[in-house]
Amino acid sequence: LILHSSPLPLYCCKTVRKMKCRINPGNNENCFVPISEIIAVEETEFNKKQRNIGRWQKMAKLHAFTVHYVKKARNHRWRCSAATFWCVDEHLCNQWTQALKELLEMQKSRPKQLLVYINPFGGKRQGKRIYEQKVAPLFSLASISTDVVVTEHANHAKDNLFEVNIYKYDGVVCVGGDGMFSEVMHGLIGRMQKDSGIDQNNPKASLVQCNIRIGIIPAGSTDCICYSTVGISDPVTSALHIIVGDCQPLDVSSVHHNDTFLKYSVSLLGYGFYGDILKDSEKKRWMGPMRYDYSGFKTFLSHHYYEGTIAYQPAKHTHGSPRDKVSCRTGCYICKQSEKQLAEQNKEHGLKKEEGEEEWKVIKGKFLAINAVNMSCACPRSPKGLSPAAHLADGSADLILVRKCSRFDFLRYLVRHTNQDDQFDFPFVDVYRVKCFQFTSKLSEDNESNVMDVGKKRFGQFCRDHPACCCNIVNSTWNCDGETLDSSAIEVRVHCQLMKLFARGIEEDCKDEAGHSQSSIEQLL
Ligand SMILES: CCCCCCCCCCCCC/C=C/[C@@H](O)[C@H](COP(=O)(O)O)NC(=O)CCCCC
Ligand SMILES: Nc1ncnc2c1ncn2[C@@H]1O[C@H](COP(=O)(O)OP(=O)(O)O)[C@@H](O)[C@H]1O
Ligand SMILES: [Ca+2]
Repeated sequence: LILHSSPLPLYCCKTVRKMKCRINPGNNENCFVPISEIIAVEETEFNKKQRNIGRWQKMAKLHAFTVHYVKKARNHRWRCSAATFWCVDEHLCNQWTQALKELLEMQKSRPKQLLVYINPFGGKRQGKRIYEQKVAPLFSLASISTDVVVTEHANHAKDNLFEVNIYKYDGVVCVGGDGMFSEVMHGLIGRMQKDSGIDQNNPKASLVQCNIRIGIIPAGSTDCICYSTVGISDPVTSALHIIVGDCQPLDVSSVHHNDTFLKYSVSLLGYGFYGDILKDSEKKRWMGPMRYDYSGFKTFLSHHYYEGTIAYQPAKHTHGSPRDKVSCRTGCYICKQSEKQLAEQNKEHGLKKEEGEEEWKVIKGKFLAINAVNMSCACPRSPKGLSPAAHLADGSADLILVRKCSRFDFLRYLVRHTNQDDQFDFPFVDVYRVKCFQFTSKLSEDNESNVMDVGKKRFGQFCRDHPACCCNIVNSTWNCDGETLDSSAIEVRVHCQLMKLFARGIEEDCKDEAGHSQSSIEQLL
């Protein structure tokens, strides 16, 4: 929709504060709104208050309609704005309303029916209020019908997704944090595999893509998945991305132990530092999001390192590197290329042969943290994330190995997550772009090979009870998108673009003077 100074006898008023268009003949100001970013068009009663402004006061009978649209503010924040147009010609007004409604109907990627799960206990326990006050009114404005489930216990959403007729929905929305998202994702991917007869316990199985998109309304403690795919953790922005029907494919890692499926992961799979933080913080859930700061500080002081072996296969199909200076952005070229290449490879060789042929690299050592990330893991605590150049949909994960170093050096490493300095530029940090990896802790290797482990287990208990001891006798736990895994020995494989989100990746934040992003204008041209 291009609102411009045309001779049309159609006028626009500022119904919402920052609206910048003024449609007066002779005025050269233009305002661009892509159809794809219109939320709704409504016939409007022209009330006295609106009529009594300026020179239109004298008009006899006015007909009006209101266009609700996405207004892009700073830092990837979206807001719903509105412009009301009026004219004396009823037929002209109806023509405009009709034409705009027809254009909206043609936006086929927009959801009409959504299944919503709300975790009332996530984050600051505001999920229900956030949904009811900020999101539901927008869905209703956009004529989206919803079935809402407020969860009553952990795994409620996941179990429910195996029972309901998911195929009647255009998407599933989760209101909560990364843990809640993980639950919904497990429900959806699990259901897809079940319905297609795929055995999730087979680590080599080609999983069936899930085309039902997931929308995340952030109401959790870290909200890293939302932040990394939208650029901000803001419920209204996320609701608007759902309404306009955005679609962002996402890589998913499957995690197995001895041919048993454990979990899927989309953000952080962390052993050592982030595993220990999570384990400690679970006991402090009553503290809300602050629990991570408390446990983070405690874990930093304990400075535990863990010994183990990592074997990985490099991701040769992708053009990117974790040390790139450019990040994954909306319409990312690297993600598109990787998708094409993987599809071709799989067609030519078949997945099993391809993986079997490639060499494995093996690294043994003592590590403070082993992190595998499928995306940057940007979040409000670390706006560039654990791996700033990681890609959302390139079929690879970045494997970050932080070797044993001094507390001071580890602090320097952590601080670089919060500023512009390169967190990989340390001799004790290595990063690899991988398509699969395996980890075995020294302790489990030893336990399997000798029976002298009784003493070690006793020491293990001592070390757990005395955080000042940094020795390597105990195992850490894996933090899998905010959930702990029972096994320390794991086998991980990245599945390129296994699922889709109602998001578009992070947009380049360039704005023209009117506050509209360059990309919207380019779409129009
Ligand atoms: C001296 C200052 C150092 C600050 C360093 C900060 C580095 C933060 C990186 C955070 C990465 C977060 C990766 C995401 C993990 C989430 O999936 C997980 C669960 O989230 P939720 O369900 O919303 O609770 N969150 C965590 O594991 C917490 C990580 C704690 C970070 C301090
Ligand atoms: N009604 C509920 N009661 C208790 N736990 C729940 C409920 N609904 C969901 N959960 C669980 O709570 C965990 C954390 O939820 P999440 O929304 O990620 O909050 P946070 O970000 O604070 O960790 C998830 O693993 C989810 O399975
Ligand atoms: Ca990736």
